[in-house]
Amino acid sequence: MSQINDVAAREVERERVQVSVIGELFDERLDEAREQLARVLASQSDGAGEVYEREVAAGRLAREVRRLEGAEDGLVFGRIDLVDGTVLRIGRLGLHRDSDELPVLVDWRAEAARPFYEATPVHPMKLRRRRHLRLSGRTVTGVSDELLDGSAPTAQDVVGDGPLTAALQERRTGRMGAAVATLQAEQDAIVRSPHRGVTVVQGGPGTGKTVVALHRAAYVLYAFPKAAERGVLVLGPNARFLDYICQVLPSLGENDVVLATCGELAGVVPGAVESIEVARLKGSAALADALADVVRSRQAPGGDVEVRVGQEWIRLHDRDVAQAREAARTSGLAHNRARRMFKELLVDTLTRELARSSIEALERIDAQVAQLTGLDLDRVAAADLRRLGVDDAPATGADEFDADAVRADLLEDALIDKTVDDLWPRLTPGDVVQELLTDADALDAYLGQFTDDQRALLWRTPGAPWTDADVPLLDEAASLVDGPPEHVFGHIVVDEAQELTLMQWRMIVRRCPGRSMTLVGDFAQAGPATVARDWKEALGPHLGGRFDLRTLTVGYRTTQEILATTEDLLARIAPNRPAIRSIRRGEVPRTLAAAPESLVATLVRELQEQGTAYPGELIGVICADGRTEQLAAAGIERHARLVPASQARGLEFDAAVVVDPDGITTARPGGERDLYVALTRATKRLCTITVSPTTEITR
Ligand SMILES: Nc1ncnc2c1ncn2[C@@H]1O[C@H](COP(=O)(O)OP(=O)(O)OP(=O)(O)O)[C@@H](O)[C@H]1O
Repeated sequence: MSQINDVAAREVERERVQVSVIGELFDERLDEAREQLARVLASQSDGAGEVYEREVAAGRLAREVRRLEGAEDGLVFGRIDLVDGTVLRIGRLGLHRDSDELPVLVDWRAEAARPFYEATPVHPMKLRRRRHLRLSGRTVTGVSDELLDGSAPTAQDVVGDGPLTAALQERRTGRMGAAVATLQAEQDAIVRSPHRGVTVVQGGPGTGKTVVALHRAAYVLYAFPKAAERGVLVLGPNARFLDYICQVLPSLGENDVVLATCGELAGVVPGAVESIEVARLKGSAALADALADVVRSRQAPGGDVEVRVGQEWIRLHDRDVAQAREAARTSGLAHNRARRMFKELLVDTLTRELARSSIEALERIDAQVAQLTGLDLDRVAAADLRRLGVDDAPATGADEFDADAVRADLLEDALIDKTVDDLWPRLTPGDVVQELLTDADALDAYLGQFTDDQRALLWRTPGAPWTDADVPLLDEAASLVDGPPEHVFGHIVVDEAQELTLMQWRMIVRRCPGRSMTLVGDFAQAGPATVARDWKEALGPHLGGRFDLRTLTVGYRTTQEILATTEDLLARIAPNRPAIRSIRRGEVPRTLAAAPESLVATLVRELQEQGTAYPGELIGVICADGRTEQLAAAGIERHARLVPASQARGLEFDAAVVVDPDGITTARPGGERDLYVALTRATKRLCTITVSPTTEITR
């Protein structure tokens, strides 16, 4: 035993020396970046060009400083020894010295680091040994080795508990940490996949879908420069979830990834909630067609048009207006942009009409003069010109009409603009959505496939605040009236992707012209607004079958004991889903019963007892949304994180107390799936408190 300890201590000491060398190089790089930034900020710049260049340089350097600072913690975590004797150290970023052939530190995303994650004794990938380093700050505190080539351990090998076990035993902090040191082979294969299109990752709760999604985002930034240039977006279901994951990418040295919810993406702050039935209806793709119909209905609906030009009224024929309308519609431009084209075509027609009427008027005058005086005015004018020595033919009415000048005047004419406004009004996204949803006739006309009851549900009071389900409708309307979103991304990661409605998918796909996405989720955890039952149904309308589907099978969060208690529930909500294999063991979950009036006391006692027995652990209390207020008022948040079941997706705690499971099940449609989510949040202990008026409290 002491011999093993001696070997370990000696190897730790050796690694300390190497890690401190790497640390020195890291400090040099950080100091250099900070100094350069300070120099650029202090420099004087003359003229707009120089100011711009200075700002660009300062931005780049500030990003570099943040990248280095973010990766400092746990900078080095691994080492691989190849059978040919080459040694590479793996870390959160790469470090090179010009004088050395091999990198001092290999970025975990580099191809050279792949064997660190994927080598197995069956496929050793030319490795003899894989070593994990445990660090406290910059000091190496432990090493553990795996021998992969079948060779026997030598006096330099420290074969012991894997680092994954240590990582999983750590207390939860309420914020997810990077798993870069312990990514498992099936996860790494997805993170590092060369597939640039859409990758879908499915798997039960705790199989590391979020871990994979976030590390994939970091990998894309590293390995796909074109996508990285356009930026990466991580989309999550709500602000609570984004807060939970917000530290992972900065700790991988990536600070420029945008984290957002759908509402943030569309720039809309919902001010009201609505029923699940309404949210579901609004998620249907039929709404996209209906909104497009509303916009079309505002584009020169038909009939002749009288236009006032100066003191004259000019009649434009239905067919001319229709021609302008069709040309503008088929231009591929969004409504407000196509308005200009429509106006120009209309003005062209008007100009022609004016030319024609002015020629007619002149000819009429000529004819009247000839009738009254017997003079042919054109001939008289020609004779006058010849006398004056001017040979040119006299101007006809058509020559006198300056079409370009008239056209330019008409384009600026306020009355014409007013006419165009009536025919092709400028629209806002809000106008379009309101027009559909606040007008029963519009609902009847454009959503004929819905029942009367469904249309009645969709009707909203004019001016009522927007809801979550309105966000993708507003976004759809924005794309119809103003065109595609200005800000698009090179790669989009969607977590809890099973939650998205068809309308939400449309808003995401719109922002990813390259169709490069990582989508992770689990339909057994789908919320009530989800109507699709699998990826084909959810993605088919937008991506066809063009996605690479991967499945994660190993659970890293929920213990085997907890998963066992959810088997019946899972069989009901997802009959064909194979159970996942968890690598965690723990206590058998407990159930308490409380009468309604003693629920709070039972819960507080349970939390106090857990707090005493396991100080410092993070406990989550999960209840039906409608019960949150009661529990918050009782001061539950002094002991635990209080989470409404609708917002528990993706979160994780050391221990979970699920309050009134029946209440969660019946609170909203698909409540059994909410309960499944709630029961699978704990890494160590689960306690369920049932509420029943007739049950005596049992302990
Ligand atoms: N390779 C790994 N190394 C260390 N920890 C890991 C690894 N993979 C997953 N975990 C941990 O397992 C837990 C569950 O991971 P994660 O949240 O990514 O699962 P999930 O599949 O997204 O879960 P859910 O379906 O509930 O959203 C997290 O604490 C995560 O850090």
